[in-house]
Amino acid sequence: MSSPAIETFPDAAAWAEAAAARLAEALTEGVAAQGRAVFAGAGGSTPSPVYARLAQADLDWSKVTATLVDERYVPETSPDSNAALMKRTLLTGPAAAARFLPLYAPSVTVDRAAAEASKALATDDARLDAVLLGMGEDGHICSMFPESPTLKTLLTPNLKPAVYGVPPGRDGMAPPQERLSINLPYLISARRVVLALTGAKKRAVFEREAAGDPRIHPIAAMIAAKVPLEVLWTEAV
Ligand SMILES: O=C(O)C(O)[C@@H](O)[C@H](O)[C@H](O)COP(=O)(O)O
Repeated sequence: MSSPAIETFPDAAAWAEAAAARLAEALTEGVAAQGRAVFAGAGGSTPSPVYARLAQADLDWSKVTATLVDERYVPETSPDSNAALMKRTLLTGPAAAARFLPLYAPSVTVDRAAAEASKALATDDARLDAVLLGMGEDGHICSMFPESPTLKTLLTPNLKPAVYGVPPGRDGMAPPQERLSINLPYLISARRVVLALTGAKKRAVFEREAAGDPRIHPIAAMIAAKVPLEVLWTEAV
């Protein structure tokens, strides 16, 4: 299976602009085809400039549901909340008209919250139209962490699209706290998936991960499962 080409952009502005334009296009296509569209985005530091541009996109945001590809199991009042990040950076300006669907819920367990999020997403639309992913320097995307007991389940391609609870890593391994994550089938059935990368280190990690075992390396799993993946990179961090 061949890895998608890494598209290189001269600076952070051109990179963020291109990522936002592709995501906006996929949402517009979704609205045209289904009357509604679903966007799912990552947390972390990489997406903010993309969200800032996507928020200004000229599309019918009232027909868009925005959700997360993963979340820390914390309420929105926490500085670690991806929901709070997305509300602050994406759901402003024209994009404020979108509906937000959280993965976090104050349930008895993270697995129960994951089941509730799966149900809520499935009633909306099982298909994600536009997905923005980041990647950690350990090669994780969403909350698909190396050594995690949930990794193999999250990477199983022939399950139903679903959200899973992810336990904290043992012995100092990531993640430091409980998380929720969408699984690979959500990415396989997506209309368009943009992986936004910055810096020489992440480029090298991507190249290494793309050649890994798809059962335990999320990037290799996406390639093997033919996720409609576009990799946008810029040197500037
Ligand atoms: O909430 C999160 O942490 C994520 O969604 C995660 O998968 C993120 O995309 C990577 O950890 C990269 O994070 P950076 O963009 O901060 O390097």
